[in-house]
Amino acid sequence: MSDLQKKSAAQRQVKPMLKLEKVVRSFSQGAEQLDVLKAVDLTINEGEIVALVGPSGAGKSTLLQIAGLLERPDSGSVSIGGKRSTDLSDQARTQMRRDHIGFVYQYHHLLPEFSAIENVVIPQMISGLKRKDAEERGMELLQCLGIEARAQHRPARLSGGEQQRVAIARALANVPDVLFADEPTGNLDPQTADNVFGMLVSLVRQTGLASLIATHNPELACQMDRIITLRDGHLVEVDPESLS
Ligand SMILES: Nc1ncnc2c1ncn2[C@@H]1O[C@H](COP(=O)(O)OP(=O)(O)OP(=O)(O)O)[C@@H](O)[C@H]1O
Repeated sequence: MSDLQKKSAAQRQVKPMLKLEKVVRSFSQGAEQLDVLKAVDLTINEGEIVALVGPSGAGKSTLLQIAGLLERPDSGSVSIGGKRSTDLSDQARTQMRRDHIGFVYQYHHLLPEFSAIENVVIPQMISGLKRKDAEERGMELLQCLGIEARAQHRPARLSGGEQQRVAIARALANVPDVLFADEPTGNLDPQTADNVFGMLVSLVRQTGLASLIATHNPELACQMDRIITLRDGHLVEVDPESLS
C-alpha cells in the first residue's frame, strides 16, 4: 500500500464524535453585551481527549454547557456522534444527552440516599437497561476505578477521591459517545487529583470515546492529546510547551 493510500485509509477511520459549527453565545450584563463565544468551531474525534484551559470567565463552562446540550447557543450547531442537535425538540435533546453524553463535574452531585453502585445503576435503568445488566456494568466500572469494595457505601461514607470515582463510573455507565468534564479533580488534593485523573484518562482511552475536559491544572492538560483555550470568544490551540 502506498503512503497516500495508507493516509487516506487512516483518514477514513477518523470519526468526529463532537462537532461545533459557528457557535455563538452572548449574555447581557446590564447595558453591556458580553460576547462569550464568537463563531466557535470545534471537532473532537473518536478516542481523542482535549483539554480546555483558560482564565476564569473566559467561557469554558458556557462552551461545555452548549456542547453538552444543557444550553442552546444563540446560533450555530452542535452534533454528537454525527447527529445534529440543533433542530431537535427539548425532549429529543434530553434523550440524546442521556444516551450519548456523560458529564463529570467538580462536585460529584451523587444521590446521597443511594449507595455507590445504585448511583451508577439508576441512570442505566432510566435508559432502559435491566437491573442485572446495569449492575454488572456498574460493578465492572467500579472495579476499573479500584472501588468495587466500596460499592454498597453511601456517598457520605466515601472519601472525596472515591466519590469522584463513582461520579466518573456514573458518567461512563451509559456508554456515551462524548464525555465532558468541568474541573473533574478541582476539588481534590494534588495527589488524589493525579490518581483520579489518571484513571479517568485510562478509562477514556480504553473505551475510545471523545472527551473535552476543562482544567486549570497545566500538568494534567499536558497529558491530553490537544489543548485549546478561549481567547476573546475564539477557540485557539495551545502549545503544551507554553504551559510548562
Ligand atoms: N447566565 C449568564 N448570564 C450572564 N452572564 C453569564 C451567564 N453565564 C455566564 N456568564 C458570563 O459569561 C462569562 C463566561 O462565564 P463561564 O462560566 O463560561 O466562564 P469560565 O471560563 O467557565 O470561568 P470559571 O473558570 O471561573 O468557571 C463570565 O463573564 C460570566 O459572568
